[in-house]
Amino acid sequence: MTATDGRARSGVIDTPRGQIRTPAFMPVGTAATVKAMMPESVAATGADILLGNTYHLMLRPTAERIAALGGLHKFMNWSGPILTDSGGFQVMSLAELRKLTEEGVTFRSHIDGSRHMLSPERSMEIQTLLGSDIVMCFDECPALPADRDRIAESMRLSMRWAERSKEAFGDRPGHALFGIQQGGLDEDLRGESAEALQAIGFDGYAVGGLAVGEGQAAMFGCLDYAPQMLPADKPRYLMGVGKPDDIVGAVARGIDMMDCVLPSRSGRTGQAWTRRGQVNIKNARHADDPRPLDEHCTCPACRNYSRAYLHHVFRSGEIISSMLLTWHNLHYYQELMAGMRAAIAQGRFAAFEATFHAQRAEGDI
Ligand SMILES: CNc1nc2cc3c(=O)[nH]c(N)nc3c(CCc3ccccc3)c2[nH]1
Ligand SMILES: [Zn+2]
Repeated sequence: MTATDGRARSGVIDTPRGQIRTPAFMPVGTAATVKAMMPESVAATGADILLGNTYHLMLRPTAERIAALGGLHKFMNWSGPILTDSGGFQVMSLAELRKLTEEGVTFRSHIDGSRHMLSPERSMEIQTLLGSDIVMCFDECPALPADRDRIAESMRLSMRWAERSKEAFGDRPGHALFGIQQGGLDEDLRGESAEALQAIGFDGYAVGGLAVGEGQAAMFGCLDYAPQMLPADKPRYLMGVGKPDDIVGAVARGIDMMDCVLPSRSGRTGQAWTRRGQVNIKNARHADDPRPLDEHCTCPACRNYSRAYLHHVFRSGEIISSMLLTWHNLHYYQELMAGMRAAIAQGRFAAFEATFHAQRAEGDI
């Protein structure tokens, strides 16, 4: 940890495959690719680490095949750190015919209907086969809204699975295992989960169970207490977050790492994120606009193309449209992280946050 400013922290996570500057945003490379981006382009946006997905990769092309080909880094040509999720969250949101027991979860693939099983042990085996640098515990993320008993039962199952994950992970120098705090929006259950995870002991701790439809106010309410229940000297990862203003608010509340499909997914739907707010490039008002998306942005889309061009290639469904808008959005997200890292290091995070909000207009700019 290099600096703190209020509850915000800046620092560096050292891994055998390179350093991760925090606060960090981690682009999601679900099926061994950040969609519409070459790995060298992702690196050019400033990303230090990528995310992969156990659920998708176990179904296709399978973890065994990736291992036989030299592991995920070689397979997707990304030499930096990779974090993989444990698969439980994606099973609950994507798979069919799911059956949850103490042992784990059986399900049918959303791709071809084939039958599969995930458990803490199998999830650790898959993430080890992939060669990921940061492994996530196998957990259950309950859908909200849910009553307190359901949230409590689910959290306690996840804590038993965290124990089994740690056991199965074993002792792997140079590789990290992160525990995942659950407990919904209940402060007592979040505290029970944090204590259980610390008793087991992990290299980092995630705040799970959020960004599942609770809304920003409820999420921030939980982040007002949940991160500081976790060890201050280990990385804190908020899973699945989020829009730029979610990210700034999460960093202000002590979060070090975040991931979200938003910048890449919204890039493909014509949604550009800028310091002044969102540009909906499919809107006809951009058809004759010679200006760049964001005149201050140094990404290839903003340096070399007009809104009129981006509007045209989006409307005509050209592949370059996804490439340029995804690149811009990932670049903007990394600029936002770099701005926060500098602000924290210089003790001016509150001013950064105020300027961030003052610059943003509502609606399409
Ligand atoms: C969008 N909102 C969102 N909330 C989440 C909660 C959890 C949670 O409680 N447990 C786990 N294990 N994952 C979660 C994820 C997936 C994050 C991810 C996706 C892709 C690659 C790598 C990582 C979430 N995503
Ligand atoms: Zn740009």
